[in-house]
Amino acid sequence: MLDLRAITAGYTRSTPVVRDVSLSVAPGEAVGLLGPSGCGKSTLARVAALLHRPDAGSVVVDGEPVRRWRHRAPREQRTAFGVVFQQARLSADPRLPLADLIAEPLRATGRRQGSADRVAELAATVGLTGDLLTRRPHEVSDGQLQRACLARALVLRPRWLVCDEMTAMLDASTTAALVRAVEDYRSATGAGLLAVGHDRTLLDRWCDRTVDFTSLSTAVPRKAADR
Ligand SMILES: Nc1ncnc2c1ncn2[C@@H]1O[C@H](COP(=O)(O)OP(=O)(O)OP(=O)(O)O)[C@@H](O)[C@H]1O
Repeated sequence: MLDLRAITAGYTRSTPVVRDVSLSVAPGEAVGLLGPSGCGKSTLARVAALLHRPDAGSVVVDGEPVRRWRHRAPREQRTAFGVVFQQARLSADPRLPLADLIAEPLRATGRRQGSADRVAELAATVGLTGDLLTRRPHEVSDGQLQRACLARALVLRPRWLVCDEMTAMLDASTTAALVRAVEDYRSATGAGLLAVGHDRTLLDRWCDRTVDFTSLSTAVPRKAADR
């Protein structure tokens, strides 16, 4: 279970962007998270993926409370997550050919053995041909780079996937291919998914349930509290 309990988080203590929000994702479940722009979906997704420390509340992953965040989180917890962001170019090292970009988490965790086979297998899963694997990010399209970023997110076989607007910049056929790759991975492994997006039709089709960010908070609305 991925359990977010009464999370308050943001960028300054005095004005949190996420206030008292709770959300659970069961193993194997796909949950879509919708909400207006700027409401705090990405911030909550980053908390869920252990990339942003909340100011209050707790995150419990497979029964283990999270006590440390980002690079300080224990490797076992950190590597339980695969994360894909909207803007592939911001999350890809421009110096790395796509094959190395996909293999990055294997290198970072000292699991180089068999990495070429794993990269080839994942490239096929996400629909990247061999000629693209030797190119650097500036030599491929946004859709091709996002395919590589999804392959990178899957390379350590995470139990949880967090896809934050993964397909927002992409055309319909690339969107369909990436969603299919995520679903193939989930049906093979039983991984759970938190998918953040704007497109209710896509999320309803993709996920077991879709929740509205604004319905998740038990905090008193700020205007009423300030009165
Ligand atoms: N690094 C940051 N520093 C300061 N404020 C930030 C930072 N990142 C986001 N914010 C602010 O936090 C609020 C919530 O942002 P967040 O990205 O979580 O919203 P969102 O619901 O994902 O929006 P969108 O749908 O537009 O991506 C916004 O007001 C945003 O300006």
